[in-house]
Amino acid sequence: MTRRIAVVLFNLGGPDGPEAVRPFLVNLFTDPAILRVPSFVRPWLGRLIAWRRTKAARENYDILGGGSPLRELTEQQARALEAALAAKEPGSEYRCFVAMRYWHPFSDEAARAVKAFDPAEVLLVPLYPQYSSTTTGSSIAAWHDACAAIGLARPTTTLCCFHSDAGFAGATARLVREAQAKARAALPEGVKLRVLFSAHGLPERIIKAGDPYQWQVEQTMAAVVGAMDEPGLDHVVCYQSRVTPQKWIGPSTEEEIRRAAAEKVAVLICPIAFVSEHSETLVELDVEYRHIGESLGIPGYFRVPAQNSDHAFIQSLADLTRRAQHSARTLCSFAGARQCPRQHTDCPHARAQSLAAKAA
Ligand SMILES: C=CC1=C(C)c2cc3[nH]c(cc4nc(cc5[nH]c(cc1n2)c(C)c5CCC(=O)O)C(CCC(=O)O)=C4C)c(C)c3C=C
Ligand SMILES: [Fe+2]
Ligand SMILES: [Fe+2]
Repeated sequence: MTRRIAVVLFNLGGPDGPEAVRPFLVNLFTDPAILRVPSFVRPWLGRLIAWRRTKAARENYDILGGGSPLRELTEQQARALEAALAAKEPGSEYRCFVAMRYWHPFSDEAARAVKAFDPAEVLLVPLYPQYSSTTTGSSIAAWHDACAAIGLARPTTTLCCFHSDAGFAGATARLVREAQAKARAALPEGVKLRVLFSAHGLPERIIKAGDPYQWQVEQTMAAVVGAMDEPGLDHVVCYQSRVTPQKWIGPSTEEEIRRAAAEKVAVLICPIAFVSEHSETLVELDVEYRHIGESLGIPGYFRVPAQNSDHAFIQSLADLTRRAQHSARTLCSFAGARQCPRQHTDCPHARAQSLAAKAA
């Protein structure tokens, strides 16, 4: 008999039309993982921040036709991953489900679909290469709440992160190399090119509270640069998409674009914390930051495409999924270590470790 395995892909979600922008932002800003204020303040403060952000966010989504392409691209990744897993393990029936955190399909919709599929086991796979309590951590919590609400209980394995996975780094390095070759061909002779590895930013306070995200982003950059194997490659890590007034981690992508323009160096921007195109690549990088760079006379502005359903990336995700399946029930960091490298507090592995310690 074939063994049914449900693979749940976590992503953030995006509004599917102009009317969805406000409620999507309310969902995001009332998440305790994002807005870290006392719970009695959060509902109204979250709504206030969402209300203030709506106009700017709508203008961004208008450029994309009113909504985010994230759902469609994530569904395509799910179908591609299903095909890759079927080819690798013909004796099992893998079905991939999408669980978005802040817009449809939400975790409860995905959990009901998983229950109807009636799998022998469930694998939770984040589409975030680096673990953050604001993204993967929040999705894991929402998933467990949804399962509890509908009575779905199956042996579950959680993949914590894949920041330095060799397959992922190799697939990304190839995309960078292809974009680099096109950029170099388009640039006048003698103009230098710098690779800006641009990750989503986070408030500094969240990192100080123990989030391993920034460290893992640096590990991703090192793994991709290592796979590119180009001694002397000019590269830097930077952070985009700041949306609150607090201090966020830096340097910002905008600062790095300004620095490159001042030094008359062209930039190739590689998004490294998202594996799909969405508003922060298609609008922030391709429209807003390009405009800043060009208005400062930058000698060239290029971007590496997100992985989306790139064949090598999907193969790496299939390998990661199967390794997670054949490992312990919680799996943290494929950087060779089985232990959470930073002991971050809400990593599923760290939680399992502390439970085991308590039991001992
Ligand atoms: C305090 C606010 C935010 C934190 C912290 C944050 C972390 C974070 N986000 C991503 C990836 C994505 N973010 C997306 C949209 C988005 N994120 C925030 C705010 C925070 N994100 C907002 C307000 C929005 C909405 C868009 C906007 O108003 O500009 C998206 C989806 C966008 C889409 O087009 O669908 C992704 C993906 C990561 C990886 C991350 C922390 C590590
Ligand atoms: Fe975000
Ligand atoms: Fe971890």
